[in-house]
Amino acid sequence: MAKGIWIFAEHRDGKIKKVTLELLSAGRKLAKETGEEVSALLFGKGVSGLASTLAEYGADKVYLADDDMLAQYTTDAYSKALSDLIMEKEPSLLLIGCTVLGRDLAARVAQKVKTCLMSDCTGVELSGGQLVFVRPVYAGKAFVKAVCPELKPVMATVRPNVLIADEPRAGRGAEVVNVAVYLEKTDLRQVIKEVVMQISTRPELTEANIIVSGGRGMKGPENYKILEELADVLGAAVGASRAAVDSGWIPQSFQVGQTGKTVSPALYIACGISGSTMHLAGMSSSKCIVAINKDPEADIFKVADYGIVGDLFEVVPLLTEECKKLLAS
Ligand SMILES: Cc1cc2nc3c(=O)[nH]c(=O)nc-3n(C[C@H](O)[C@H](O)[C@H](O)COP(=O)(O)OP(=O)(O)OC[C@H]3O[C@@H](n4cnc5c(N)ncnc54)[C@H](O)[C@@H]3O)c2cc1C
Repeated sequence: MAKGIWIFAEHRDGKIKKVTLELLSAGRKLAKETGEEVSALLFGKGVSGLASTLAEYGADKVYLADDDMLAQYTTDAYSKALSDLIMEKEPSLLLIGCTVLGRDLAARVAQKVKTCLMSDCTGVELSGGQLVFVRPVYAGKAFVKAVCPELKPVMATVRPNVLIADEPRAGRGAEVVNVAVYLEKTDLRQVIKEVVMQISTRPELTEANIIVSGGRGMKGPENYKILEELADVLGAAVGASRAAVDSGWIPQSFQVGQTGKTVSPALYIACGISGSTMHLAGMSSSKCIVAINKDPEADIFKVADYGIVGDLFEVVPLLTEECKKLLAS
């Protein structure tokens, strides 16, 4: 019988990503009710040192797959290693962060192990003994609650920042189980030759607590500096609409929306963004939305908690100055 709650551990630059910690806490809450073990799946090369963090955040067991071929994420290597492990151990649930990597991996693994995938969830709960997944639909205008009663494991990707990570318990241990990896060079269709990192002191977009985002209303790439100034005062990440990206004002990695990143920060400040369905699909689960737009009829005001009707080139610098004063006092 399928048993065990699994969390795929995403990490970068020697640090476990926040979404993994959030999922471990969610896994622990479910385990209280089901009596199952919570296991973290740690894949990579030379990453065993991260097992202690996973234990402190709630993993009872860490499946460690340490292999040269897992040094960099590739769809082929990770999806094969993960599906082999699922078929051997038969967990009942597998949660993966709804990140760029997680979305890619989860779909491929679900197909390989022939199970269902609840994608882009904002909640996982147990109700009447059944796992229920909450998913936003129609760009966040409604939510569905879905169950997958037949297939195992049930797989789900969960948005970063929607669940809360519990405080770590220092010194909490976990059993580390080394996983044999059966990968041949012929299994891999891509080889990563080089990873070029963008250097930024700002938080990563999908993990940021505050995002200051700009759209076509920014009028040009040179004007993003007023958003960056506000972002730096608030410790925020900078985002963009696709219109700004397509205009070549800002790289695609900053795009929020259906074909960009999905974000759920505590505060999303939308500047010169009209609020198209495609943009809302990526940010409507933000806890507080502030819109700055000179058109009082703009759709963004329908989802905004606070709206400022005005010219962003006047409002944003004022906001930056006021925030500076507030934070200094
Ligand atoms: C398949 C597909 C996928 C897509 N995926 C995405 C996606 O992932 N993300 C995304 O964002 N879009 C996406 N889009 C595009 C989407 O449909 C919209 O075209 C886009 O979101 C519009 O961007 P915008 O709001 O910046 O621009 P606009 O709709 O042009 O809005 C600009 C806004 O700026 C305001 N403005 C102008 N000047 C000022 C000023 N000085 N002060 C204040 N306000 C001002 C205007 O009133 C207006 O409301 C997708 C489209 C398709 C077809």
